[in-house]
Amino acid sequence: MTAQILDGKATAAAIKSDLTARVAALKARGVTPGLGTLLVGDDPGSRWYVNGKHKDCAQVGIGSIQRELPDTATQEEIEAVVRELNADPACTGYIVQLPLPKGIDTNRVLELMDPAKDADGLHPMNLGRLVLNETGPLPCTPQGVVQLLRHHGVEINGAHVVVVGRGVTIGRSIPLLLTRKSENATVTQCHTGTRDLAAHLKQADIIVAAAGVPHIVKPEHVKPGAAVLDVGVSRDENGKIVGDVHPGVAEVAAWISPNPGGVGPMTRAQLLVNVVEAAERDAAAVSAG
Ligand SMILES: Nc1nc2c(c(=O)[nH]1)N[C@@H](CN(C=O)c1ccc(C(=O)N[C@@H](CCC(=O)O)C(=O)O)cc1)CN2
Repeated sequence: MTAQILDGKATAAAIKSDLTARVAALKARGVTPGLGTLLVGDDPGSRWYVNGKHKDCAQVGIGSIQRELPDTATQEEIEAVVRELNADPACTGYIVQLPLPKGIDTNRVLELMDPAKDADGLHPMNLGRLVLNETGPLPCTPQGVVQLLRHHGVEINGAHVVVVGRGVTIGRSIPLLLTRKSENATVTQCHTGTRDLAAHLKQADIIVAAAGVPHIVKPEHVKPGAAVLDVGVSRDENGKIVGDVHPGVAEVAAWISPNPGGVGPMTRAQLLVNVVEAAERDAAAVSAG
């Protein structure tokens, strides 16, 4: 068996095309959505991600507000920019690019954000809304995973999903999304404390690998016909991405997400969705007077 590709680039392009029309409709009503970003430090990877987000904005007609601080920035300096973005009327939603430099209290920064402007869905209020099944911005990579499966018609309803990883930006919220009634999956969350990872993986109809451990999911771990999503990003000595999924898995699985080209582009697309939905909520509130 050679797995079919869960094509994140093509799916993200379809989402962006839909958003372009929605942004044009908002502009016709006098509302221009704007994405703000705060980059602290000069990590080349983080800079690449931030630049990519602004390129995406330009493609669909969303405005850009780019803020940067050196890696010597203090907690207070970072929080001052967060307050400015909270108050900036041109900024519909914004993100603080993670990770922040060592010594910075990331949770304190995220908690200071206006939850209505949290384009990443990582503010505690929005994570709480997700738990309560209320409307709000959804965490970008987890929702990207769900959309990638939906777009390709992979059966989620009743499926047994095994998630590897429990990090706050990805692993922690994937079970919350997939166990909603709309998705209806059964989820097992594995992590570094899991006793027999191989036995869990072998049971899975869908595997979401978000451990950040190169090739932790191997062909012998995968049930023939499963869907496997590779969310892990590690780098080899030449800077090339090495995912959590061994390339041999493509010979066993029915579906596989490439890495790069799978969940990464979906993360970027979902960020734009969150900004446009926030602008649509603002526009509806203005119309309602
Ligand atoms: N505030 C946030 N910080 C971080 C997030 C996040 O969602 N919010 N996630 C990651 C980085 N990230 C977005 O910020 C991100 C990662 C990867 C991609 C992507 O498109 N990757 C490409 C490959 C790129 C490459 O070759 O290096 C792909 O998978 O095809 C986009 C966004 C951590 N920080």
